Amino acid sequence: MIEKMAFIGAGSMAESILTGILASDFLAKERIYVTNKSDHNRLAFLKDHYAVKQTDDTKEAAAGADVVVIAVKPHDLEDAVTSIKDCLNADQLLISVVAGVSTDAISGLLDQKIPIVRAMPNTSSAVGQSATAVTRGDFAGAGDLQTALALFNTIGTATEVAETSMHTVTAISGSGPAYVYYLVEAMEKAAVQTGLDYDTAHDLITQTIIGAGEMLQTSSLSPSELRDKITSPGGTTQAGLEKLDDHHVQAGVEKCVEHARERSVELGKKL
Ligand SMILES: NC(=O)C1=CN([C@@H]2O[C@H](COP(=O)(O)OP(=O)(O)OC[C@H]3O[C@@H](n4cnc5c(N)ncnc54)[C@H](O)[C@@H]3O)[C@@H](O)[C@H]2O)C=CC1
Ligand SMILES: O=C(O)[C@@H]1CCC=N1
Repeated sequence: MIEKMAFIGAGSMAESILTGILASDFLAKERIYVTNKSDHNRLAFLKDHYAVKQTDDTKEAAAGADVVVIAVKPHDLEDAVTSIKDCLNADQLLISVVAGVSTDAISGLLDQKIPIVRAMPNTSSAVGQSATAVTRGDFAGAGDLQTALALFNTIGTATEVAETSMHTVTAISGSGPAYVYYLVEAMEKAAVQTGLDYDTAHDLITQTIIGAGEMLQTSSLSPSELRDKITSPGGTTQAGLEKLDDHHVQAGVEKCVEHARERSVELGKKL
């Protein structure tokens, strides 16, 4: 049973996870502490909106917490972990959502064998729809993994992967929502340019993506087969897809994922 949970770093990702956890009743708000480097307004905002506990002192947040979630940018990780390491013990579980950084690298910042689970959620956790991948470090046991899976299952799906796959996961499902929003921005722009009002375009495109997502989830057909079913010979879809091919969009998306993955590797090396 989790009696206390602390977020070290209270930015977008922490808020998304927090929103999902509170909506799911996984943990009562008074059991959750948030802390930040220096942004008091941010902490006040989170306290006002979610009624969680806030403190400027990372040690106070982490001390005695059953689960400590590290949600700072990779370049702030060393400071954040160093600031709490004296008040951690091996009964606590450290969950890092930091892109790129391995569980070994985090262990290297600690003086004790603290269980670490590395996780890659996405911001759809705010609506309980994250696709989260988790992997456990050397000192984390099966129970620690179960705790992390239970936590992330409250904010969407949670799947264990080998740590070697975490860079790829980061590139597809961590960053993935941004690629979808990018596509939506372009579709909305084109619709508005040809006279459709923004709200109608937004609603139609949003429902189209939700519907396509559900098809991907429930249909036995592959993405390519699903696409074929929409593409009448000589029809509108074929005309649209021809333009995507002319602009090498599929190759561009492959490059996008490859580049995001490489960046994840680089972020990990910087520590
Ligand atoms: N935003 C996203 O979609 C996702 C982000 N992540 C990872 O989550 C982590 C956080 O990302 P965001 O929330 O987007 O960043 P953010 O910039 O919104 O939040 C980071 C927060 O950490 C705080 N912070 C910095 N140093 C600190 C310290 N020493 N002690 C306590 N707090 C400190 C900052 O004040 C800031 O509020 C990153 O490592 C990122 O790779 C993972 C999955 C998805
Ligand atoms: O852009 C980033 O570095 C983080 C990791 C995955 C999503 N956002």
